[in-house]
Amino acid sequence: MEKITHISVELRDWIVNTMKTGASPEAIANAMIKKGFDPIFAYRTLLKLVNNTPVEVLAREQQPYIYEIPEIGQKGNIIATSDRDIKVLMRVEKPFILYLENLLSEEECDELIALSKNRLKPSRVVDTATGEIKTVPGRTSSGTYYRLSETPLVATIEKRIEELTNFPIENGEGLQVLHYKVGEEYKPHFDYYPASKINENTGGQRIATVLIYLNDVPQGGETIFPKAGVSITPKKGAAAFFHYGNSKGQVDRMSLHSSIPVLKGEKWVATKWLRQSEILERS
Ligand SMILES: O=C(O)CCC(=O)C(=O)O
Ligand SMILES: [Fe+2]
Repeated sequence: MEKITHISVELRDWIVNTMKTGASPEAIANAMIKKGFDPIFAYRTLLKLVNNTPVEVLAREQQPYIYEIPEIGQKGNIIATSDRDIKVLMRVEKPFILYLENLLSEEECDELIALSKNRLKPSRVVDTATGEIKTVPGRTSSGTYYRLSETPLVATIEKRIEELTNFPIENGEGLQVLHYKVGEEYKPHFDYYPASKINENTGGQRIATVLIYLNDVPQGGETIFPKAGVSITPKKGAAAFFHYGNSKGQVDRMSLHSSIPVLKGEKWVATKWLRQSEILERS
């Protein structure tokens, strides 16, 4: 894992206060190294603080995201679940993305589309700045949500995602199915919530997404990650897993993504958003 080479205002103030209580700089440096700080950086910083020399601090939002490989990323190229093997087709490190083949069978895709067809509503989004849920012109698709294990197929998909990712079913939001017609798109956005909207009772932050493609799209409709220059072509039954939240509470701005307009045919996807912890209160 990459070592940390910057400190926040909060950490600097904490170090200064802790030294005032008589703690040795060496003990503090060792604690920092244990937490993942670069040893030379930790000692230099401590030395500066002991000598009252100013140290550079980064605001929380400016700190580089520390990548932590999620468990799914440590399972190799063929991931066994109780009813199928799922192959990794592509892996991107920053942001962390896995493109997976065969998450759903063709029949399961068709069944989920058929189930969803007569319950579509215009899609709404979470405003990353305010946390408000609203309809916006940038998201022209329509969609529907399922309660946890609402149908046997939904329950099967949830169990499979749990086995694949090691995220417990309870950390998952209800499955969302989206439909895009020609010209419809989902403008660049982050899936995570603004810090002010994170609630422990609803599982904390969203930290990963499983995006399942339910049909082959003849032209357009790719999911793109513009900061990384990655474009994922929809393939029936395949899924993109992406991970953008770490154990330090940071979120990865490289995970910005969009669904570009469908040019020919239509596009169906199912999205499973995964939270840090169990969702205790469900709406
Ligand atoms: O349809 C896509 O490719 C992207 C969907 C998406 O970003 C989402 O549901 O959060
Ligand atoms: Fe998204």
